[in-house]
Amino acid sequence: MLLSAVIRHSRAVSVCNILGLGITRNYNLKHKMGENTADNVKTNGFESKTPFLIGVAGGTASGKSTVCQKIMEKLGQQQKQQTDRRVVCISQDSFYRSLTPSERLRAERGQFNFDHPDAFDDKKLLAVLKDILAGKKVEVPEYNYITNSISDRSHTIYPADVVLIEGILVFYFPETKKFADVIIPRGADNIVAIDLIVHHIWDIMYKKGPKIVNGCNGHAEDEPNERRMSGSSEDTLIAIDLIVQHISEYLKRSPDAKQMLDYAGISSVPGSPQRTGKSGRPH
Ligand SMILES: Nc1ncnc2c1ncn2[C@@H]1O[C@H](COP(=O)(O)OP(=O)(O)O)[C@@H](O)[C@H]1O
Ligand SMILES: Nc1ccn([C@@H]2O[C@H](COP(=O)(O)O)[C@@H](O)[C@H]2O)c(=O)n1
Repeated sequence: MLLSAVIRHSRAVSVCNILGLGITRNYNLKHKMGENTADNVKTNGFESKTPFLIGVAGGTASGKSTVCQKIMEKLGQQQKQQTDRRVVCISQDSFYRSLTPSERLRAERGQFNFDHPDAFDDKKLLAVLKDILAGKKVEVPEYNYITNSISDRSHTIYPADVVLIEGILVFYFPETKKFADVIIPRGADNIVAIDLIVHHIWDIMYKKGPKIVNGCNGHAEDEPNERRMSGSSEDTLIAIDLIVQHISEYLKRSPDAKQMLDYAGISSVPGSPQRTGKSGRPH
């Protein structure tokens, strides 16, 4: 299959999946990992459960934080206290590692590559994601772009139903990538990030079966070294609306959902299949 056809197919698949037709990933993963969920706490008035994890990956200035911000806004989460948020957003930038003195000197001369996976503390990122998926409260480091180091402060992320994670190489690390329920690629000039996304699509289509890809405007060459994708404004809006719909459906099942959806200006959401079994996850 041509890559452009793969992307088109992925987008069709993604619509189905975003509307709640086929994801059981994290729940299965959690059980595979043999995690004990008994210590899950009640948070924000709800029993904490494995959150739905949405990754937004793409090059610098490709609109990652804009997409996340819009989703948060549309769901009325921005105005809420951190402790009350049911949708939270974290950035891979928080997981840049502190540079050594010699690396800092190189950075000052503009000779340090912050777009390389080695610039990140991937172990910390993975540990935090695992804790988030286990329904735990986590501390996300605060990164200082001036000193190129982790500051003394951190941000508390409370258990939530939906977690957005955005970053240039957020899915470079295989361990991290496998946790995501939804991946939204954002295209720009960062060929490394874009190529990773394309590879991920291939993985989805040919190795692991359909998952979710959305927000990309399929435009790609067949040659592996010339793969490109871009994310248009129109696609961004479609992706945001679909995701907001999906999250709304997810949240609608919780006690204060009506109030939140009213606040967000979403009164009805297309139906999706009822959850079955005891997983507590509708997808
Ligand atoms: N779909 C879009 N169309 C046009 N401009 C956009 C779009 N999405 C984001 N922008 C603008 O592009 C710039 C970079 O977006 P941002 O979300 O900060 O990117 P990133 O988080 O990927 O670095 C911002 O000025 C933002 O307002
Ligand atoms: N100390 C640093 C750390 C990172 N960068 C650059 O920031 C970019 C990431 O920004 P996003 O808006 O895409 O999250 C990345 O491309 C790094 O090169 C930096 O300049 N200094």
